[in-house]
Amino acid sequence: MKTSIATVSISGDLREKLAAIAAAGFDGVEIFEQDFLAFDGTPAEVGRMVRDHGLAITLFQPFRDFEGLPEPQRSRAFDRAERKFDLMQELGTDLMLVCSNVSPAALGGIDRAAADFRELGERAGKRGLRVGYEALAWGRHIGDHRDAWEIVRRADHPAIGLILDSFHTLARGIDVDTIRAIPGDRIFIVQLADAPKMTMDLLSWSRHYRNMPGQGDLPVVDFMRAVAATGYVGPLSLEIFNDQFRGGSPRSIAVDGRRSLVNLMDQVRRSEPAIAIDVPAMPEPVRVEGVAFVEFAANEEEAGALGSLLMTMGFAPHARHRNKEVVLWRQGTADDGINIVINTEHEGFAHSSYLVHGTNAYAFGIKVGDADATVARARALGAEPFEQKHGPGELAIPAIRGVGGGVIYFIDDRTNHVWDIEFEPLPQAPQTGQAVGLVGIDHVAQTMNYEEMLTWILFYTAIFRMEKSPMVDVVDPGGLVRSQVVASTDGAVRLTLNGAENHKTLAGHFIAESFGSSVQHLAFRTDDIFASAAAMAERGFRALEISPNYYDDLAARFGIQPELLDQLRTHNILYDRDDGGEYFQVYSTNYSEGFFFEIVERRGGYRGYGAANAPFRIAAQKRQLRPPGLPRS
Ligand SMILES: O=C(O)c1ccc(O)c(O)c1
Ligand SMILES: [Mg+2]
Repeated sequence: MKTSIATVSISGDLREKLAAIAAAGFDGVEIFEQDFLAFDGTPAEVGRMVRDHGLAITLFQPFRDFEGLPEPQRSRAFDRAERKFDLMQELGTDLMLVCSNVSPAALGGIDRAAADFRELGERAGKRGLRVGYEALAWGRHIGDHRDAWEIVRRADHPAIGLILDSFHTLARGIDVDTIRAIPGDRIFIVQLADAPKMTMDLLSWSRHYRNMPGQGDLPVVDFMRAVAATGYVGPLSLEIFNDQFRGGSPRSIAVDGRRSLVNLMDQVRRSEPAIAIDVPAMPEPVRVEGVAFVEFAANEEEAGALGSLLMTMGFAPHARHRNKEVVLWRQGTADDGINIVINTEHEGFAHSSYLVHGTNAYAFGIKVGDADATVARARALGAEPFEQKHGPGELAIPAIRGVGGGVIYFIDDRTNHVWDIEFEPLPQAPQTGQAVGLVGIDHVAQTMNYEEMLTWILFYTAIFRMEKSPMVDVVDPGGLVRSQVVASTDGAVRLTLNGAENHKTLAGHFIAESFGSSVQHLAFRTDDIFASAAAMAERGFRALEISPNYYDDLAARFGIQPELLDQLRTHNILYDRDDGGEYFQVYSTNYSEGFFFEIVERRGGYRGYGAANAPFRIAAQKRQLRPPGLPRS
């Protein structure tokens, strides 16, 4: 599999783009004419720079408004093409993209266009060059790959071929199986892009909102399966016009791009077993079975405060690490309980994380069938493995780096006895640590800058068998926060990703104060929210106080019985309902700079996360964070 990416897809000047593209492991680049024009070196220098990075130039593009013109524009278009051929030869590439004509002067006519391409093919062929024709979804007469293919077919010249671009085909909803009738050797290059579903004109959608395969909502896998069926074995080239990527980090966008292609072809191989697909072998997408533990890094003092808060939620210190300053807090049983680890070591990764971010949930463990296979898949997809030296008798638990440089551990049958092996039980103190009926981790919420969200959505959905849900807007008085969930279909692992657009939101404040993306809240599940809330109150739990106005509105919205409403109000419980069932939520007050806990009960098949309640929760949290009259310095 040869991978390529258009220079427009990445931010920076040409030098930065090429360095990032090469570092991410691509084989080639499409040189976008704009990037070349803005650069102050000669075409030969650009060509050398590309090759010095170990890259090939897979394509020069775009050449616009060529086919089907009347004279004298027609002759001028050929003259323009000859000058671009000169440039291509200096650059050192043999393939040019002609996109379908959008000019009002274009006359149309399949045979007229075919004749133009035959002549262009003659001229290109003499120089050893090739030309590919791409239907822009908004082309004046040609906006469908089937019509572009008919022109290429009738041009009947070896130097003229077809260029497919998943966006143009999928944005117009064209049946991808029509691609299966095209001979693979007549497809000169395949461009790939995804996009979120939106209603807007095709041109604006394409020029501003494309994203990497797997980041959007288009069936790019189906498109690529059809391409693979043609026998096409040429480069797979990302062409992503995205306003956010233009201002993003060149390195991380390039890494995302390469990951998206490897994941795409892995999916194609698994769904088209009869077709040979040239993609590195890797374990299948990993089934996640639950959150095994969440680990905090803290200093002793803050660990004490965190422990006190955990006690009010029914947790008890359960065991101490044999060699390290690490304590396991637990509620429930070894097999079925919730494990919270507090690490106050003065060296190692947790300590570094504490020094950078303050007390934070820097790591969590996911239960999987085979931890080594999980890391193998993650590595094949460009994830960074995490290793730390471990003492005698300690288990090597496979891990990778995740959001904000945090760690994701993988626990399988080989390591799930880590608590018995590395920890010694603590004497139980029954008066402090009685369970309050929390039975599991419902979700882990990670907060990040909005620009990072697509990176992590792709990360999780490529490595794991997890699906992404539609993005929802959460209104914070300080701005919008976008929230998107990745979860296994059985709900065993649910991660909510929150993207902050500024630092005036609670999420943004958290990122600023904790110096980066991190876990911002943990939601525990109960089967009886009222019993849990009452038991927690008895243990001194202070629930986040919700405005009385919220409950008046709730009564109006859902027609809730007064007795139930009273109970909700008494315990500061938020309520939501969907087609499947009901949802109850109660929040802790903020811990430190905006970290908090949530207790939830799902009744029936409720699938959401109470997004409708988020503005009221956030307003209450902000009241706590910045009491009126006491502005933070
Ligand atoms: O938006 C455009 O003009 C444009 C140009 C070249 C392409 O390959 C393409 O897909 C779109
Ligand atoms: Mg294109």
